[in-house]
Amino acid sequence: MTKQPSLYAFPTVNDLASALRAYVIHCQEAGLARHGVFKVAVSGGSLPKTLAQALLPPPASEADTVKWDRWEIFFADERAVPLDHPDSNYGLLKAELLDKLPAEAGQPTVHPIDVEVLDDTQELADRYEQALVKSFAGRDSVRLPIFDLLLLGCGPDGHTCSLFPGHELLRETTAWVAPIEDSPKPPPRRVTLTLPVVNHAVRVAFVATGGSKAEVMKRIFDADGDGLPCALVNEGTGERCSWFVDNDAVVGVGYPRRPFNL
Ligand SMILES: O=C(O)[C@H](O)[C@@H](O)[C@H](O)[C@H](O)COP(=O)(O)O
Repeated sequence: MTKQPSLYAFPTVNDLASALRAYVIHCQEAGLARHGVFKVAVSGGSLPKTLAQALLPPPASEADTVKWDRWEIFFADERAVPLDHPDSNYGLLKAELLDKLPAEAGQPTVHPIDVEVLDDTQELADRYEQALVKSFAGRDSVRLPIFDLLLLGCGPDGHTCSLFPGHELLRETTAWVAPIEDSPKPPPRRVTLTLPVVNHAVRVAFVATGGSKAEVMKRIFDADGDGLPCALVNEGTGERCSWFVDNDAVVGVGYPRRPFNL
């Protein structure tokens, strides 16, 4: 049982946000102890808003401090659009979170995609991979980068990052970052971390809220996962994976919830 992902369910998104903060800070401290920085990748969708709710409130104590100036933020997936485009995940994170950081908090290092090559998604993915190589070089054997934490969403179809059910990208074994030109969720042209990179992270946290997630949560947790991308991450990461959900997202899900503690 201990090798299974943890499912933490909360009555409200507010409760979820408090627990998520404690979890992220725990991962931050582990990353800082390991190598002096905290390397994290984030998704788009509803996640940046929840993350802001979790991380923007002032610290309740020294131990509750988000050390923004030690954070290195990457994007788990990104759309091939300019950074100020309404579809940009960078733009979303900036609007929801980065622009709201108090000046005295210190600023994180953020790694957006290289918008010089938006017309060529393979080149866009290659350049993002190079940014990862540069950042992770010297720390790992660099066969695969080891993120301290990935903060991911789960689509109603079971996708995560821009890894979609049944897509050939799920079979990628060597690339760290891959292009996709036919994303079923618009916009179609994107880049994404690959499954081996996701599964190699020290910790992975999914955040899923709302009743629209309940059907897919049953398939991920109670059935055999149906090969859904989120289920493949559960299988690949086991106890390193935690799900932060509200009760609406797990109506009818039989998989045991854990009481939240670190
Ligand atoms: O760029 C994207 O499209 C997102 O990164 C995507 O992978 C998202 O995380 C899921 O679709 C869940 O989105 P919601 O949290 O909005 O349901």
